[in-house]
Amino acid sequence: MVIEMVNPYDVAVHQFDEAAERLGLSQAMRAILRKPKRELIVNFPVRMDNGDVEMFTGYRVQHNINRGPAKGGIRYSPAVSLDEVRALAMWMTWKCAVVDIPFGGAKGGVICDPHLMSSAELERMTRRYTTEISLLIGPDSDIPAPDMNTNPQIMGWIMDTYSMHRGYSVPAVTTGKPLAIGGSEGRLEATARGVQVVTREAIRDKGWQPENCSVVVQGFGNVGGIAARLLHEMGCKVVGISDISGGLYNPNGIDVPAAMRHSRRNGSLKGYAEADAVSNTELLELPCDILIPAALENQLTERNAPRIKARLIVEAANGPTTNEADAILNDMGVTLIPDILANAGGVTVSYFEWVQDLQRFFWAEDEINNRLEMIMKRSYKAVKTKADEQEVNMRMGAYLLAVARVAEATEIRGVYP
Ligand SMILES: NC(=O)C1=CN([C@@H]2O[C@H](COP(=O)(O)OP(=O)(O)OC[C@H]3O[C@@H](n4cnc5c(N)ncnc54)[C@H](OP(=O)(O)O)[C@@H]3O)[C@@H](O)[C@H]2O)C=CC1
Ligand SMILES: O=C(O)CCC(=O)C(=O)O
Repeated sequence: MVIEMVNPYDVAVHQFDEAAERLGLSQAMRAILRKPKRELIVNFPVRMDNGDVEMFTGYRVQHNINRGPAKGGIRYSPAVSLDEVRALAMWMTWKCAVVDIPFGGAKGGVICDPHLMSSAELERMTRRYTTEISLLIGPDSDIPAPDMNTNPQIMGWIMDTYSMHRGYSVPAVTTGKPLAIGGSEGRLEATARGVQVVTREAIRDKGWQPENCSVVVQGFGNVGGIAARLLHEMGCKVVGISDISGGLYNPNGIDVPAAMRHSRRNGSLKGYAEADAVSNTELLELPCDILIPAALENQLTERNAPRIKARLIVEAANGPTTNEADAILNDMGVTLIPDILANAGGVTVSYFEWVQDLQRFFWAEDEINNRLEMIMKRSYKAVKTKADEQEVNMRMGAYLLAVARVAEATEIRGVYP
C-alpha cells in the first residue's frame, strides 16, 4: 500500500477552490464553503478488558448544513486525524449535493485500532464516544453511518446509547443499522451497488462490453469486497483484489465468491491459493481496464500515476487520488469517476433509511435498489453532461454541479450579510 504524507484536507480544499474559480463564486461564498461549520474534539476514557483505563480521542466535524441535516460516516482507525475528518466531511457535503439528497456533510472518527480491541472494548468505546458527540448528533441535526472499520453493530450501539439518553427509541439518529432496529434493506450493499451502476454506465459510454473488461479492486471490505462480487456477477473479469494483508492477482480471473469465503474463514485474503500474491503497491499498477480503489486516501499519487494501466478509474474510496495524480491521469486520457459520485450509493440508501425511520414505514428491497439505481444513473448522467458541456473531466463536472447547488442554498438562506 502506498502511504503518502499528503494532507487530505489540502486535497479537498484544492478541489473546491478549482470549482469555485470556474463557477466565479464570490470571495465571501468561497470563504464560507472552504471551512467546516462545526468541529468537536473529544478526549474520553474507556475501561479496557485488563482493567486499565485508556484515553481515546475522537472527532465529529460538520462541514455544511445548508441543504439539510449533517450526514456522514464514522471511521475507526489509528490514522484518523482532524484534517482527515475535515476532508471527509467536506466531501460528504458535495456528495449529497451531487445525488441531490437533502443533507449537508459531516464525518466522525476515533483514533484507535479496532483490530486490537475486543468486542466489549469496542462497545464501551463506541458508547462513550456517542455520549461525547451527543452535543451534535440527532435525527434532525447530524446522522452518523458506517465508514472504515465501523459496521451495523456499531451503528446499533450508537443508536441505543443516544436513545438511552432520550428515554425512547430514536432509530433515525444513525443509518446503516441492523434491520431488527430500523435498518434498511439494501444499505449494506448500497455503496458497492452504486459503484456497480456508475461503472456499468461508464463501460457503456466507452462502447466496451463487461465480459471484455478486466478489473482490479483495492480493499475487500464493505465497499471493495461487495463491488468486486457485483462486478464479477455482471460478467467482468476481476483479476486483482487486496486487503490490508496484501494483494492477489490472477490474469485469468479470480473467483470472487470463493475469495470471499476464504477471507471470512481466515480473517483475510492471505493464503488464497488460486491467485499470485502481489503487494498493494504492485496491485494498483497491474494491467487491467478498470481500477477501483476502495480502501484509503492518497493511493494514486504523482509517483505511481504514470504507471497506472487502467483506462477507467472508479473512486469507491473517499479521496484515493492526490491532486498531482489527478492531473497526470487526466493528461494520460484516463477516465476517472470521482468519489463524490462513485461512492454516493451508500449515503443515498442512508437517506432512504432515515426517511423510513422517521415515517416508521419500511420499503421492500426491490424498491430500494430500484430507487438507488435511478438516482445513481440520473446523477451519472448529470455529471457527464455537465463535464461534456464545460469540456472538463468528470471530477470537475461533479464539483460544478455540487458546489453550485450548495452555494445556491447558502445564497437563498442568506446566511451571510
Ligand atoms: N461503508 C460505506 O458505506 C462507505 C464507504 N466509503 C469509503 O470506502 C472506503 C472503504 O470503506 P469500507 O469498505 O466501508 O471499509 P471497511 O473497513 O469495510 O474495508 C476497508 C478495506 O480496506 C482495507 N484496508 C484498510 N487499510 C488498508 C491498508 N493500509 N492497506 C490495504 N488495505 C487496507 C481493509 O483491509 P482489512 O479487511 O484487512 O482490514 C478492508 O479490506 C473508505 O474510503 C470509505 O470512506 C465511501 C462511501 C460509503
Ligand atoms: O451513509 C452515510 O450516511 C455516509 C457514508 C459515508 O461515510 C460516505 O459516503 O463516505
